[in-house]
Amino acid sequence: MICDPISPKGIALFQQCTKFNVTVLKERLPEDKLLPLVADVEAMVVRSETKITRKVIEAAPKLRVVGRAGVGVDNVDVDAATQRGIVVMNTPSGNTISTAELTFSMLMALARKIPQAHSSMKAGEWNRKAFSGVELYNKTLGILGMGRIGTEVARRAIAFGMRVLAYDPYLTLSRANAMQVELVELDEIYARADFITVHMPMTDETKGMLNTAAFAKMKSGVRVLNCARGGIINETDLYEAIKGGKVAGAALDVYEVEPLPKEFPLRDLPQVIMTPHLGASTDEAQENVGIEVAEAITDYLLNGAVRNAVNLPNLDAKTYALVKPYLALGEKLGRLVAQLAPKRNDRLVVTYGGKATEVPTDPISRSILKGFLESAGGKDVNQVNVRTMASALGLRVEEIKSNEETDFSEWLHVAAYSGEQKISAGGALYGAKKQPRIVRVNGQPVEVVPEGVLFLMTNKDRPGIVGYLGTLMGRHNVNIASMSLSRDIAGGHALTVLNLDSVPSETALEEIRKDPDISNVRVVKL
Ligand SMILES: NC(=O)c1ccc[n+]([C@@H]2O[C@H](COP(=O)([O-])OP(=O)(O)OC[C@H]3O[C@@H](n4cnc5c(N)ncnc54)[C@H](O)[C@@H]3O)[C@@H](O)[C@H]2O)c1
Ligand SMILES: O=C(O)[C@H](O)COP(=O)(O)O
Repeated sequence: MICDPISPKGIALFQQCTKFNVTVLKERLPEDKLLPLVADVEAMVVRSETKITRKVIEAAPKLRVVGRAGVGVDNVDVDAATQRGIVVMNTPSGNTISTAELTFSMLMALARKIPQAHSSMKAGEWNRKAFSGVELYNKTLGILGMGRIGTEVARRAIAFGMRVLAYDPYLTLSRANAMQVELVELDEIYARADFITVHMPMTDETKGMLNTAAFAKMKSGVRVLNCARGGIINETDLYEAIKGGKVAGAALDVYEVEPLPKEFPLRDLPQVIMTPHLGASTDEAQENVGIEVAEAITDYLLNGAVRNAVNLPNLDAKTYALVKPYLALGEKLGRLVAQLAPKRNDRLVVTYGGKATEVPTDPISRSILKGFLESAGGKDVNQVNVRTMASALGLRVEEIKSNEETDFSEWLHVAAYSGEQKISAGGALYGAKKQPRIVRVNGQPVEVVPEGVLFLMTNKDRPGIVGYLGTLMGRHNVNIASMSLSRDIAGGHALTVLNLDSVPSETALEEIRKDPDISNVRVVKL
């Protein structure tokens, strides 16, 4: 369901796929109108207008992905989506240039009062005195939020001969130096900047960041811009600061409430220039984000590939290739341990060893958790909601990077604890092809391909047991694909693991259990 207008090329990409049934809404629908339409919807596409609230998510039991054709996802209840395992994706860079260009246009329009002069001309006036402005050259621009858009604004400002100060708690000094901006504290920007532009996301920290207290620290005659998110500049405080003469002008593209309510005092101030959230409204940006969102959603629905998810860690293609074999192995280990362990576990300890310590481990832990929690959560469990689900179940997840020397160059180990009881399995990647193998079960060495049906049993190490098992399985028409045997000492305790081509019947298992030397007979499906 395409809820907000996206580019025709994006819509065409969806329609091209014969597996999709695409609905394009003709107008933006409020929550109450959307609710009755979403029962069968699996994917929703929005821009900044349609609100994907918790209620909408609850009314859409089949929803798997929300795609934002743009950056900000503040119109999507990401927490509600995450709890349900719904991937929320955005298109982070498709509208960067357009928004940076709008910001720069606003900067110039603000400095030269172009919109005000234009309105006066349209009204038939010729008033040269009222619209005298200031130059940008040699002025100081303060940029709060030096991400994609902030960086592009900085480049344009430097080209215009401005000094650029940047405040961004997450920006490194070397990156700031490379961009030729001066990385300073917030108060220094307030004290030195002639223009201040904000380019951060809306967070608890940035909400209302430019308020009366902040304006008080600024230079008199400062001009401020917000092409990021409404509310980063407190609108009431801005009104007062302009009325009081502290702030000489403001350029706004975004607002605390959108669309703007009829009553909006800043509208009446001649020092304020405004656009209706146009940052991304260019042919180019819309084509970029429309195509990107269509490709990303299609790839997810058809192939399960996740890109630009805001509720999942993102991996670039190179890192993904490194992590991929561990994802598959991790999921199988999680599934194996879940089936061997009792249902109620209070702790899951995941240990990464050898080269596995060098790759991003969060996605691997999520895959392990997915395998582990599947039996509790069924098909609703995925990498998006596994951590939320684990904490809701009271399962503590501990992740350890180990430098212990083992026989394996890259390995994972998963241990589930239920009080004092521990069930564990270890896996490793073999050779250049990184073949996954289960290499430990409850500490016992094995070598098992983590695929299909596994039969596990502990037995006394005695002659004839392999023959007994083989004959019995054959009699019950179950083919053994491979076998792994290990024992502590000759004649001691042994662990036998078989890869089977089918699940043995209960009668077969009962017969096996009759042998007094055999115990802990289990069948698991990977
Ligand atoms: N007007 C529009 O139509 C339009 C279009 C695109 C994006 N946007 C908005 O512009 C903003 C920036 O987008 P972007 O693509 O550059 O995002 P980005 O994630 O690339 O950059 C945001 C930057 O803000 C920084 N930041 C976070 N918290 C901060 C804080 N407390 N103080 C200072 N810096 C902080 C981050 O470190 C990051 O570098 C977002 O709010 C986005 O929603 C608006
Ligand atoms: O966050 C964004 O990408 C911008 O606010 C653009 O919003 P829009 O897609 O509604 O133009």
